[in-house]
Amino acid sequence: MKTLEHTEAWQRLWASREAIATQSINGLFAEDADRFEDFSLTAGGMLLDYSKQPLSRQTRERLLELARARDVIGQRDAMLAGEPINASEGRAVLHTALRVPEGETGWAGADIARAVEDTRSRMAELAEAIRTGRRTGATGQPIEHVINIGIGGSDLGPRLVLEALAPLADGPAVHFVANVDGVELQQAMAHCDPERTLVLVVSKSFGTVETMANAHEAMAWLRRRVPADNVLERQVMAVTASLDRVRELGLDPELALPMWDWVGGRYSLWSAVGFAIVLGIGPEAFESLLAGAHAMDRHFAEAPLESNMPVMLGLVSVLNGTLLGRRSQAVVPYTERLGRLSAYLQQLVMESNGKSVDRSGHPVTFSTAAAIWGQTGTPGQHAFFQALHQGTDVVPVDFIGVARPVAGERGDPLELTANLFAQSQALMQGRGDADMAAERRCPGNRPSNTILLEALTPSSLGALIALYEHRTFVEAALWGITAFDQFGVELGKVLAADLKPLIAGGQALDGVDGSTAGLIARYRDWRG
Ligand SMILES: O=P(O)(O)OC[C@H]1O[C@](O)(CO)[C@@H](O)[C@@H]1O
Repeated sequence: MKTLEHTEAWQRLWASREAIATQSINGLFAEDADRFEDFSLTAGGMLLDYSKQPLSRQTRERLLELARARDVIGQRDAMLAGEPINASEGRAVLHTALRVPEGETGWAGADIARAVEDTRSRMAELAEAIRTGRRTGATGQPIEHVINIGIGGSDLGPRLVLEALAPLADGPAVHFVANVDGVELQQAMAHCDPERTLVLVVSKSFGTVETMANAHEAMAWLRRRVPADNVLERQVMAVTASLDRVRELGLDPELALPMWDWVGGRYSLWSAVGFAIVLGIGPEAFESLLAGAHAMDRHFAEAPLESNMPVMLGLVSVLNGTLLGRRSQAVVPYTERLGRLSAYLQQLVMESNGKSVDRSGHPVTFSTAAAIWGQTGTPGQHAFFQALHQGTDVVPVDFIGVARPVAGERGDPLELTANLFAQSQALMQGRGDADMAAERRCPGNRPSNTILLEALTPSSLGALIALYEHRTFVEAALWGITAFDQFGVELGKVLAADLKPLIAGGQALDGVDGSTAGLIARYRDWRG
């Protein structure tokens, strides 16, 4: 297949780059009374409005031509069928198989469906035994707290989901520990009665230094504070794809929940990595989360390109980032419940697509993943929105709103929603009376998408996360890169291991670069 920049579709887009960049979005609305209907899509309990993008019908047709030229459909089908599309690691990519409903085989075949179903039932049974108090801690106390120890994909997904769905929490309180600085672990331990606490060690590799260090610490705490020989057996559980390494931590692999090498860490909340979710909100709510994601999978698998939400979102993102050079994207959910979303998407998008070689190992000649950042509205409006409205860089925004507030939650939904819609309107319309002082003018013509959820439920949350997963896939398919490895993260880990003895000991720093040697020397000095 030709590379992106050699496809005619891309060359046509490139030739009209200037015109697209200066395309008046207001003008597009003036010309077309049906623009909103034509440039919005509904799926999975969500509306995507992408009418405030610099897309004429012709530009959209060219983007769709690009999707066809890059065989996004063929690449999607290869992923769903379990082909080893993570070529650099020789692995299939099957997070979609984790959400196939019980009793169905799904796209990836019966063996995978069976393995997934077995693990899902085991998770549900175990969670119910813990939630109802049938399975207790080592001294017979019910489990009231869970400490989830994991980092990256073994932390962010379950954390996002449990924060978003906190009103549904009816199980043990879940505390998340990712950083190795000790702060989160200490806070968690301070909140938990050790006899009533389950420690979940979640790590696909079971070799991540931060997770293993925190696990050792938490286990030592349990051993110190719980007067029972079998405390680790009763109160520590592992979730991992590396069952053979579980024993090294002194745990029984038989008691571990499995995951598989065909699930990437940042795509794993749907697997046993989400066990904390099942404990916190129950198996039924977890099933609804999976069902929502599956509905989005079906939509991605079946909807024609032009009405396919992840495809349109991916095309718009590539238009802004790669064609128009808009190197960052803000994500602004108008609910504190989704306050973790931008951190989650940072890993999903930037660890997946922060790549500079294509699948043949050749350097790409265009920009790949844009930086993702954001905060909730309205607080973000009082922080960085000034730059969105009047800064020199154009930052495309994804606004996320929720139509129906969660039952029992206070707050002013009208105020919130008015602000959400006003911000996207202001970015597009700008303000620029000729007699207005320059500092007061807003240039406008700044693009945004709005994703409106009918309600924030397990199902719509599942669909929202799956939407961004597939958007990330579509971008990678267009660029021709592998979205499922993360070799860039390795180097720092190797160097940290090399530096540890140098920092700790007093030996000479020969061979260490000047800056790092200077930092180590000052650190040793101040540390005393
Ligand atoms: O689940 P593990 O193996 O501990 O890895 C944690 C995270 O570390 C990474 O490998 C690199 O940051 C992520 O991809 C992964 O989610």
